Order: sequence, then C-alpha cells, then structure tokens
Amino acid sequence: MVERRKPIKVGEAVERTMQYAISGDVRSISIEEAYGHFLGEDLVADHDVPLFNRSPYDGFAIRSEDTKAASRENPLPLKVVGEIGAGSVFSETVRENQAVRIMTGAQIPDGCDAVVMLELTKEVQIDGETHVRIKRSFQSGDNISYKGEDVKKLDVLAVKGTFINPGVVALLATFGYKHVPVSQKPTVGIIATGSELLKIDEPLQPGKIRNSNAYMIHAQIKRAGATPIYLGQFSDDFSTCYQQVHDALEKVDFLITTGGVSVGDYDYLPDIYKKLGANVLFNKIGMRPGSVTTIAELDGKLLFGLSGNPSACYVGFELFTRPVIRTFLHCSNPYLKFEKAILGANFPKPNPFDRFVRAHLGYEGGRLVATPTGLDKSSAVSSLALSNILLYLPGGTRGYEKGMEVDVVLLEDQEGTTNFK
Ligand SMILES: Nc1nc2c(c(=O)[nH]1)N[C@H]1C(S)=C(S)[C@@H](COP(=O)(O)OP(=O)(O)OC[C@H]3O[C@@H](n4cnc5c(N)ncnc54)[C@H](O)[C@@H]3O)O[C@H]1N2
Ligand code: MOO
Ligand SMILES: [Mg+2]
Repeated sequence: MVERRKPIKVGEAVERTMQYAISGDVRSISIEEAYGHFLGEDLVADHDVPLFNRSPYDGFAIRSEDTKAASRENPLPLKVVGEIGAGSVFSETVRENQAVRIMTGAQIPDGCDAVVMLELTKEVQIDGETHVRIKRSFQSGDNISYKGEDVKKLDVLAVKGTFINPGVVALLATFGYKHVPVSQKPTVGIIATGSELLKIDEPLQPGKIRNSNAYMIHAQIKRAGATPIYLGQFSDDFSTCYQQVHDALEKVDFLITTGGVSVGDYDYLPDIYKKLGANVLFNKIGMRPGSVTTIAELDGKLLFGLSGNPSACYVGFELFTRPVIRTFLHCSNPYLKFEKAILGANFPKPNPFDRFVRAHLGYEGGRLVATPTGLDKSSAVSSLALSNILLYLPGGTRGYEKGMEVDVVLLEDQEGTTNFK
C-alpha cells in the first residue's frame, strides 16, 4: 500500500524547520573579501565623521564677523595669510581681517567660522601682499561641514547579520577595518539522486536528462550567502545513496538532496531517513510546487529532501533552506520579503493549494507588475531563468485575474523580513 501522507500548511512547515535553525561562528576576513558576506558584529562608530570641521568647497576660510559691512559696492579685502589643501592643517589662529586659502576637505583653521567659494572672490595685491575681496556678508557656519554631521561617535551604523554591500564596505573602511568580522558561511552539501541523470558534459541519451538541479541549487546556496559543496550525483540505489548521505553529514552544516522523496519505487530518501534514525519533520505540504519536500533532522542537523522536479526543488530551497542559512549568518530578517504587486496576466487555474508561481516583477506605468514567466508545472525549468519573484497565490480560489493585487515573494532582495509572511 502506498503511504498516504498528510499535508501540512506551508507556514507550519517553515516553523517546524526553523526550530532547528542555529547561528554560526564569526571569523575575520580581509576587507577586500568582505563584499557578499554578512557582518559578524554590530558596526559601531568609534569616532565622529567628519572628525573635524572641514571645508566643503575650494575657497577661503574667513571670520564671518569681518564681513559684516561687505557688499557689492563695498567689497572688503582680507589678507591671505596661508594656503591649505586637504590633509594639511593651518597651524596658527586666524586674526581680524585675515583669510586662509583652503581646499575642499581641509580642516577649518582656528579662528575661522565660514568659507567663501573661490568663484565669489577676487584676489588682489595691496602693498605687495595678497588679499581676497569679499563682496557680501557671511553668517557664522556658512559653508562648513561640521564634525560629526555624518556620523556621531557610538552610532550603530549596521547591525550584526547585515549583508555587506559596497556601502557597508565604505563604512568599514571609514572606521579602519582592514579585517572584518563576518559570519562564518555554513557549508551546504548537495547530493543529486536519479538513475536518469547524465553528467553535465555527457551527450544526451534516450530516457536520460542532464542534472540541472545540482547546479541550480549550487547557485541558490551562493545567492543565499552560504558555501555549496557538491558531493556528486548517484543512481537510485538504496545502499549507494544511504552511504553517500551518511558520509556527507559529517562534512557539512546542512545537507540537500534532490529527488527521490515521493512515493515511487526508486524514491529512497524516506527509507534513508528511517535507517539513519532521522526525525522527519514533515513529508507533505499543502503547496505547489514542492508538495513532497521532506525535511528531517538528525542530532540537530537539518537534511533537506528537495523534490527532483526543478521548479519544486527551487521553491523548496527558497522557502525552507534559505531562512536556515540566513539564521546561521546571524540575520535578524531571515525570511524572504513578501510585497504587493499587480498581476500582469490571468492565472485561470483553480487553486486548491497555495501556489508559488515563478514570475517576473517589473515596472509598468509606475506600477509593480508581476507576470508568470513560463510553464507552471513543477517539472518546468524554463520558467526559472526570468523569475525574480514567486507569486504567492493562496489556495481555495477559482483562479486569479490580470489586474488583481497579489502577494509576491522577492527572491533577489537582501533585506528580508523577521517573519515568514
Ligand atoms: N503517485 C505519486 N506520484 C508522484 C507524487 C505523488 O504524490 N504521488 N508527487 C509528485 C510530485 S508533486 C513531485 S514534485 C514529484 C517528486 O519527485 P521526487 O522528488 O521523488 O523526484 P524524482 O522522482 O527523483 O524526480 C522527479 C522528476 O525530476 C527530475 N529530476 C530529478 N533529479 C533531477 C535533477 N538533478 N535535475 C533535473 N531534473 C531532475 C526527474 O527526472 C523526474 O522527472 O513526484 C511526483 N510523483
Ligand atoms: O512537489 Mo510537486 O512539485 O508539488 O509537483
Ligand atoms: Mg520520485
């Protein structure tokens, strides 16, 4: 008798999986390597930025009180007592009716409280000495970039678990992080099962297909922020697959298998979990694709039994494996973000289950429009390439019409969210 599996809700499946999500260690890497990692600790400012009042313009640093009477008709000459570029400091205090020629980024000299742009001045020689003519009055603070106006000492600039993008790299460099504490990336093993699978460089043969899942999952693991370890593809033979899974568990933080989780004669994963003594968290979910996604746990280590069908495999990874990876990386927002968009095409299929339809989110006339990307079958591979979202279509409806507002799951977003849905 074929086993009758009891489907659980997708949210419940995520919750059961996340009970076994753990945080990883922190390690140090060079700043050049930091892009694409996740911060291993909060980034806290240990000094103000800027650290000193500085000039935002090339011009003259002045004392505003000297310019009170200046006007177009009555331009006032100030004696130029020095010149500084960025990186230099004027060592004396500027006195009455004096100015310092100053370049963008240079520290404002003591005594000065405003800067006049070069374009508004004229240099003249008076008694053989250089002066600058000022044609209007200035207020104290005019054209000054103030100490701490960008960042205040002790500001928390990015929290632990933040994705390190080029902007975060700029901050790390600003605060002198030659080495950056980052979350250790989990290693995620990949085993593809199926006697029909050809190696990527083998010619096609009758009844056989190329193993696309292994490479797709490899890329998804990287996108999620983890390190993939490809452990090979194996025929549907119980003892070979059992041994591979058994041995793989020692080498990885999580293990993904693709294929062999349904009820077919050669679907060995359920028996493998049994022989390993693993605790199966669920083996049927009320969703399409990926209804047979099976997740088990052995001594706290998660085994993701993803479906062999490419679209089901893809969706299973994003919904269940990705948040586990992000938790390992200390992200406080481990889940993919749900957003609202307008449905760009009819989706007439009756919908008994929750569906996650591969789709593309684009802009049309200022609106966010979500359009399915191809054949909506779990066996489809073509719909994956253009998809940057999953349309989330809750079950229990007779279909959806173009123009309706729908929920979408953002696949390329780095922010994430704190709760699933
Ligand atoms: N009687 C039933 N049959 C099926 C059920 C069911 O509930 N009762 N579930 C169906 C659903 S839903 C899915 S999804 C699939 C799940 O199949 P498995 O996870 O057991 O995977 P396989 O049988 O090994 O393969 C399914 C399909 O995917 C292709 N495949 C497998 N590996 C790869 C790979 N690495 N790259 C590309 N494509 C791959 C494989 O050739 C099959 O076509 O079961 C349904 N059946
Ligand atoms: O697991 Mo299947 O993908 O629901 O078609
Ligand atoms: Mg099968």
